[in-house]
Amino acid sequence: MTGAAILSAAEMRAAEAELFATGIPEYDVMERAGAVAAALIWRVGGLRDTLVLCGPGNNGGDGFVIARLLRTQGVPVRVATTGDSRTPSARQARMLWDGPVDDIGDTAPATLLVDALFGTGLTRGIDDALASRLRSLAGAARKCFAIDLPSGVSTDDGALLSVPPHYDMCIALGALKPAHVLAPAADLSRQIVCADIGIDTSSAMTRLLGPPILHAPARDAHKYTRGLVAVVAGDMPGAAALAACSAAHGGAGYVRLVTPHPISGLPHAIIQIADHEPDSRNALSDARIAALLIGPGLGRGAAAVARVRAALTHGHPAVIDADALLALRETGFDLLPGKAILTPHMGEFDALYGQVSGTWLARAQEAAQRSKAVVILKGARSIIAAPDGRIAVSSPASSWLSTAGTGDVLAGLCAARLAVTGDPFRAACEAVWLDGDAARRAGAAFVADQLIAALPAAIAARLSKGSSC
Ligand SMILES: NC(=O)C1=CN([C@@H]2O[C@H](COP(=O)(O)OP(=O)(O)OC[C@H]3O[C@@H](n4cnc5c(N)ncnc54)[C@H](O)[C@@H]3O)[C@@H](O)[C@H]2O)[C@H](O)CC1
Ligand SMILES: [K+]
Repeated sequence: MTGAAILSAAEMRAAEAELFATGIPEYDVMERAGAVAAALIWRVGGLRDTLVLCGPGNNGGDGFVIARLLRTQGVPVRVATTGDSRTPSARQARMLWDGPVDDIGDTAPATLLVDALFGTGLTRGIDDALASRLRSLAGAARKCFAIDLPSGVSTDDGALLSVPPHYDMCIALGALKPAHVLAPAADLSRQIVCADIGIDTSSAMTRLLGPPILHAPARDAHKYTRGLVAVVAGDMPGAAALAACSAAHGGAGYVRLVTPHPISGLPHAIIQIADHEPDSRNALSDARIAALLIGPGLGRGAAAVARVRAALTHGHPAVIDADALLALRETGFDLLPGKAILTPHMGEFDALYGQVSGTWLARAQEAAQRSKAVVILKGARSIIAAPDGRIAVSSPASSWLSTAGTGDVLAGLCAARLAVTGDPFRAACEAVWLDGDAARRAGAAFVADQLIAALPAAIAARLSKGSSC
């Protein structure tokens, strides 16, 4: 899996401990963290007067290092604290600071504000007086930087434990944390930069969704080796038609639409098979089907449940979307094939899995394990979870995606990528990335059909160097 590592507070502590176990002193890591952060602040802020707020723990220690290093560059820096420094490394960093230390309650504002109050060690909301002081100093500054995390957010789920200010830049130390990618905390910072401080994150199972590497069809490819997608339509044919078009433009070699009603206006390349005809059963039993999609426009009730049951009996790799997800409540997860992608939005997620506790990352993970399928929890930032523990979180997608039919487009795209790759997690990651990139290319106020039209360019942009078009 590519993409920046995302570590929880406990995983971060374990990774730090591994680094210390190699013989690197704890304080050296704080010096590294402070040096990378100071360099970033210097690049943006230059010589402008700077106030560094230092808390009692190691986040505050980072602040003292930053203050000292900025001062050596000639920056007029002041430090203000909440009181004593409580960790050995923070005390050492404080000892090396030879400038004045103000009380945060009565310090004057500055042009640049550096928030090194609390990081991953925050256990509860900071008290109202301190939170409001932080907001007023941030409000008076021209630019604000958060060290590791905005003070007052919950590291592991991105919740706001008190009301933090907004930041121009958040400098994540060592790795991203869930609060850097999950709303509302992730929305507090205009820019989030991850600073390498020597922590080994190679085994991280949770990552930011990175750009995929795609391949053009092989020279000897034909429509079946490219991937045959069968889309099962239902009561509302328009949704299935969108999904089928999306699958066709998403890289599938052949798209069949199995439908109770003929659908007009579809590209001729999409082959319709009326499902009351004798050969419709053959259409789904065809061993060449590389991915089956059911859900868009399926409808509800007993007939829909029966349709899902019948479609899944063939064991083809499958994408289950929309109404088919609700049908799964009746059928249970045992019906799912070994390779499956489920694409619930929050409402469908709750309806399908009921009350699952924990952070959104943990909930998506539990859902994937319970259903033994890859789950895409759709949202402004989608979470893609695999039963083996891998999780990818997408960057925020265009808010113009909040229009009718875009869910059908994503489902069709998932089916295409599943047919092409045969790997549900990879397919889901590719689909979410391409969907987000196509939305960016489609610009403002697009409709779902235009999103589909933007898919070929999104795919072309990710083709590996050796791929020919
Ligand atoms: N990631 C790394 O490898 C490195 C991280 N560094 C920095 O260290 C912090 C984590 O430090 P830690 O000491 O564990 O926690 P904090 O500084 O965030 O704060 C703990 C401190 O605050 C007290 N506290 C907790 N909650 C509250 C509250 N609501 N109100 C008041 N006080 C509170 C708690 O009792 C502790 O005293 C990480 O984010 C990085 O910035 C290293 O410097 C470099 C390596
Ligand atoms: K902070």
